[in-house]
Amino acid sequence: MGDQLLVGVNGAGGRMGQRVAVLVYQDQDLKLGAALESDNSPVLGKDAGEVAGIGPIGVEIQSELTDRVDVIIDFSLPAGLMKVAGICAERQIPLVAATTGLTPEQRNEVLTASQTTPLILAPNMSLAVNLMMKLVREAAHSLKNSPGGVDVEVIERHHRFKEDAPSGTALHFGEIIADEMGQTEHIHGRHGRPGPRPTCEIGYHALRTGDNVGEHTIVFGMMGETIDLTVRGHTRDSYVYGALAAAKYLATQGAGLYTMADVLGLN
Ligand SMILES: NC(=O)C1=CN([C@@H]2O[C@H](COP(=O)(O)OP(=O)(O)OC[C@H]3O[C@@H](n4cnc5c(N)ncnc54)[C@H](OP(=O)(O)O)[C@@H]3O)[C@@H](O)[C@H]2O)C=CC1
Ligand SMILES: O=C(O)C1=N[C@H](C(=O)O)C[C@H](O)C1
Repeated sequence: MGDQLLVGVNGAGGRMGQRVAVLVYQDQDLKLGAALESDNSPVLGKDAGEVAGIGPIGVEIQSELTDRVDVIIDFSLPAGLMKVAGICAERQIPLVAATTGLTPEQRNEVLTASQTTPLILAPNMSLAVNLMMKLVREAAHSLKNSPGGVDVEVIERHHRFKEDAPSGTALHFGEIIADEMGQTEHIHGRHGRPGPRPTCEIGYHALRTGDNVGEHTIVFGMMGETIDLTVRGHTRDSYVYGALAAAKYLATQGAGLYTMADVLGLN
C-alpha cells in the first residue's frame, strides 16, 4: 500500500534486527524498505526474511543504503550506529537509535544528527522499562533525604552473548538516580577490601547467564528495610514494539531530539 511507512533496519542479521524484520512484516502500517549490515557480514546478499526465519520477503541485506526509506531503526553495534547516524543526518531520515555501549564521544556525535533530522537515542525501548525509569526517579526523589541514608545498587542480567557491560539501561537508571540523589561515584562490582561503602556511590553489577533477554533490579537499601524495583523482559519483542512505535512517532516530527517518554506518553 502507498501509505505504509518504509522502514530500514540497521543490524538486520542480529538478534534484534531479525525481530524488527519480522514485526515490521507483520505490521500493516509498515513495510521493510531496507536491511543493512556491516560490509563484512556473512548475511550480505541474503533475504532479510529468510535470515529472520520467516521465509523470503524480497528485501536483500546490503551494506549500503540504496533504497528510499522513511525511517531507520538501528540495533547494531557502535560502529554501525555511527555510520547510519551520519547517513540519516545528511539525508534527513528519522533515526531510532537503540544500540548501546557508545563512548561519550560517540554518543555526542550521534546526538548531532538531531540538528537535521528527528532522532531518538534510547538504551531501552520497552514500555515497562521506560515506565520503571519514571518509578525509579520518583523513588529516588522520595528517599533522597532519608535520615539513615540510602544505598542504591543496580543489578542487571542479560544473555551470555551481550558484548557490553553494564547495560545501557543500567547506566541510564544510574543517571536518573544520581540526578535525583546526588551520588558522584559510579562503581562496577567490588572485590578485595573496599572497606565500608561510601554514600556517594552507586554500584553496578552485571550478570551474564543463558538467554536472559534483559532484567534490571534497582535496590534502595536503608537501615531496617529495602526496596527492590525489578523489570524483566520475556522476549526481545518487548523492545521491538517500542522501536516500531518510536519509528511511527518520529515520522510525524520535525528535526530534533525526542525520548521514549514522548513516544509512550509517559511525560
Ligand atoms: N534500546 C533497546 O531497547 C535495546 C538495545 N539493544 C542493543 O542493540 C544492540 C544489538 O543487540 P543484539 O541484536 O543483541 O546484537 P547482535 O550482535 O545480535 O546484532 C548486532 C548486529 O549488528 C551488525 N553490525 C555490526 N557492525 C555493523 C555495522 N557497521 N553496520 C551494520 N550492522 C552492523 C552485526 O553484524 P555482525 O554480527 O556481522 O558483526 C549484527 O548482525 C546492542 O547494542 C544492544 O545493547 C538490544 C535490545 C534492546
Ligand atoms: O543487549 C541486550 O540484549 C540489551 N541491551 C540493552 C541495554 O544494554 O540496555 C537493552 C536491553 O536491556 C537488552
